[in-house]
Amino acid sequence: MTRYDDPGGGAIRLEALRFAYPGGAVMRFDLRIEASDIVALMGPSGSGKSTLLNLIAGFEAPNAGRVMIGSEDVTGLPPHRRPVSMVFQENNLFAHLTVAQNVGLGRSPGLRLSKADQAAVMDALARTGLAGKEERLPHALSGGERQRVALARVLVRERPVLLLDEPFASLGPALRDEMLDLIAGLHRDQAMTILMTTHDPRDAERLSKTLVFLENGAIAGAGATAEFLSGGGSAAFDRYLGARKAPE
Ligand SMILES: Nc1ncnc2c1ncn2[C@@H]1O[C@H](COP(=O)(O)OP(=O)(O)OP(=O)(O)O)[C@@H](O)[C@H]1O
Repeated sequence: MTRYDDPGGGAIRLEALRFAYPGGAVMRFDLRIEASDIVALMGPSGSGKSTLLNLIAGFEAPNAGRVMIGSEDVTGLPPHRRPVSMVFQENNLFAHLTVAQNVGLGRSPGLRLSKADQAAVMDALARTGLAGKEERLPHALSGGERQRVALARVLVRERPVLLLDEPFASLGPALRDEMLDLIAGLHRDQAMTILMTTHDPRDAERLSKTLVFLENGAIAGAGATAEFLSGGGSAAFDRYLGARKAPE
């Protein structure tokens, strides 16, 4: 497999991006993200966070506008040709393949792995704390371990952009912290640009430098996470956080 090697290629630009689901309202996204930034995407349910990630990954095609990654216009490229890895809340793994095979898919869709590929798979499994579990099938793993396998596959793919769509939503608090630490460690090693959707400001506080706030299918604010969380972001963001807390 050809690895992606555009130097500093992880910057993302969404230029006048327009998208609507059939019969739905038009969403509009203009955004610039620096290479190697870690960004939390927050906003009310239905504000368009997953849609935004799917447009960057290529699972949805915009009606207008461009998606630039590094110096490349990827708008017309299918997902597998984009310099992007994506991890979902669950169902990231093939149930009939072992842990090692699921990770190996990150190198070769046909699992034709060179010695170097196999070494990279073993290394990624060790770094994600999965050594000794190579031959297990996903059903014999915990939810947290399954997410770690998905992250090990991200590691061997070596793509400059990592998209995380609520990757901790089904995990308890301890595992959540463990995953945040693991992602911070991966970022230290590979310096990929990371976009993560979350409803939990603690995730943003622990991991992200930048926070992007979505409302009604558009970007309503972007800036330093610390500033947003200390109340200096926007009144709309504060209302969103307040509304989140109210029902608890
Ligand atoms: N496949 C689809 N077909 C039609 N409408 C969709 C589809 N997926 C999402 N939508 C609608 O698009 C809007 C944005 O959805 P999206 O999933 O991007 O929001 P979100 O911010 O990720 O929400 P949540 O926090 O609940 O995951 C919502 O109104 C949703 O109902």
